[in-house]
Amino acid sequence: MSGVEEVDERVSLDFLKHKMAKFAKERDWDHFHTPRNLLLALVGEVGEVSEIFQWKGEVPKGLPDWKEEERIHLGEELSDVLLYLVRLADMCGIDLGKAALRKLQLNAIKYKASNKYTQHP
Ligand SMILES: Nc1ccn([C@H]2C[C@H](O)[C@@H](COP(=O)(O)OP(=O)(O)OP(=O)(O)O)O2)c(=O)n1
Repeated sequence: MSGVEEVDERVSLDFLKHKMAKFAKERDWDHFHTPRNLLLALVGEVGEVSEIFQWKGEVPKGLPDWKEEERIHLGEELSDVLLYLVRLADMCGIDLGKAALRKLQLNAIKYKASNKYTQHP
C-alpha cells in the first residue's frame, strides 16, 4: 500500500495550484515557497528528468522499449517539474492557464500554419 490513490478526473492547472497551496500550508512551508526558491527547485527537477534520458541517445516516441518502472519514474519527475512550475506561477501572481493560451496565440501568429516549413525556422 503506497498511500497513493488513483485520481479519475480531468486535472486542471487550477486544481493543481490549489493542491500545492494546501500541501505547503499544511506543512507550514509557505515561507520556503518564494519565487527564487521555487525556480531553483524547478530547475533541479528538470535536471532529474534529464538524468533519466542521459546516455540513452535518441529514443522513439512513446518510449516503447522502456520498462514500466522507468515510465513511472519519468512520470514522477515530470510531475515535480509541473508542480513547481504551477506553484512558481502562483507565487508570482501569474495565471498560468491564461498566460499559456495567450502564448499559444502569439506562437500561431509568429509561425503561420499557412507557411510551408521545409526546415525548422
Ligand atoms: N519544499 C518543498 C519540497 C518538496 N515539495 C514537493 C514538490 C515536488 O513535487 C516534490 C519534490 O520532492 P523532493 O525534493 O523530495 O524531490 P524528489 O521527489 O524528486 O526526490 P529525490 O530528489 O530524492 O528524487 O515535493 C514542495 O512542494 N516543497
